[in-house]
Amino acid sequence: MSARTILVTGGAGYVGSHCCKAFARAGWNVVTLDNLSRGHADAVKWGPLVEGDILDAEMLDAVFARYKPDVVGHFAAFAYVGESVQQPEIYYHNNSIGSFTLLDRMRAAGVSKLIFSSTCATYGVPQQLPIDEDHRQWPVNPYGWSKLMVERMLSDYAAAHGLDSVALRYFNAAGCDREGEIGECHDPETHAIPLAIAGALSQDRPFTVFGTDFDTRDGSAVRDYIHVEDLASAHVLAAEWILDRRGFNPFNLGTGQGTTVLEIARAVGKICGVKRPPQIGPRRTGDPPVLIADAAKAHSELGWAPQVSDIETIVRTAVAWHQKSNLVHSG
Ligand SMILES: NC(=O)c1ccc[n+]([C@@H]2O[C@H](COP(=O)([O-])OP(=O)(O)OC[C@H]3O[C@@H](n4cnc5c(N)ncnc54)[C@H](O)[C@@H]3O)[C@@H](O)[C@H]2O)c1
Ligand SMILES: O=c1ccn([C@@H]2O[C@H](COP(=O)(O)OP(=O)(O)O[C@H]3O[C@H](CO)[C@H](O)[C@H](O)[C@H]3O)[C@@H](O)[C@H]2O)c(=O)[nH]1
Repeated sequence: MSARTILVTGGAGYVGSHCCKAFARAGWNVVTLDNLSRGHADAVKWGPLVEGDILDAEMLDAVFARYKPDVVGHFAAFAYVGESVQQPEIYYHNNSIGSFTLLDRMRAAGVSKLIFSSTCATYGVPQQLPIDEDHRQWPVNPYGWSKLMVERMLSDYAAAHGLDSVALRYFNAAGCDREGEIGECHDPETHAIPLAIAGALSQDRPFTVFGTDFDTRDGSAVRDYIHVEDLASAHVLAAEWILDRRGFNPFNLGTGQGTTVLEIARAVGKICGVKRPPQIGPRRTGDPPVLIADAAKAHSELGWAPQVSDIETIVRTAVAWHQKSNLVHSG
């Protein structure tokens, strides 16, 4: 059988580029479609880069005609919660209407399988823990709503048009490629682990813990950090799974284990060999105290299990990437 082809929207970004590598390793042909608004051309190493926007229907038609993908992996989106509160219009336009455009052109081209990057932000404030896929979805910011709207479209398109999909609801994506080929390069960076590393390794960017008055074991917020390589392996399994499955299928991706922000700061200090305590600041608006996944469904249906999501591996790979990318940028 000839190799399958996956079209990866957002493949020049953090999670998308790691998934491109995993698909290539698993024998898939990989084509990246990215407008480079927030991604990096040098992260596209496992197949061609088509520079284009998912809002451009004509370009999508040409890409589907040329590459005839078996599956679309849809990562392209804006993903800053704070920005989405300030500028909801760009989130509904890029994330919701962009995804609508993609689905519309997939239908026209007869491409009927899609893997979607969803998020635990679609659940909003947890009603119970751990969070399983049947948990109420009621986001608390426009980013989460812009993604939930896409899940709704996927569910309706599966029922009406036979467009079959998997929505992978990531908890906190973290860590970098263990071989150091790609990593996390957000600008601005808002995520806890890269900021804790920057704070440990440079005097002038101290890391601030947002709130130590939560009802948690040390007062700081708890998150379920999942290594980006474990996310990538789940995408490969999901793409193979959906080839002969029907409907709309959501799955949580997390470890089921929580880590506090102070524990992250300590792990970073230990791995960097630096003893600089973090600063303590007020809570960040809208942050839930605890988010932990119940990923039993991905385990049982996809046969997925995290392999490298212990905090030490997550932080060690992120530190290695930070050091490598700083060397490149300063030299
Ligand atoms: N990073 C996380 O912790 C996390 C958690 C849950 C869900 N997600 C989701 O995973 C996906 C990837 O996140 P990431 O952290 O890798 O983000 P990222 O910003 O690193 O990557 C997104 C990529 O999409 C591209 N893009 C954006 N809009 C586009 C458009 N209109 N057309 C073409 N390309 C476009 C950007 O240039 C970028 O390369 C997103 O859909 C995000 O919502 C991320
Ligand atoms: O400088 C910082 C940055 C973060 N944090 C804390 O660290 C934890 C993790 O914060 P991140 O910003 O790394 O990630 P979030 O938990 O806010 O993640 C949310 O936003 C992401 C989008 O980038 C994903 O969509 C994810 O699913 C969604 O839960 C939070 O308690 C946050 O308050 C700090 O204490 N200091």
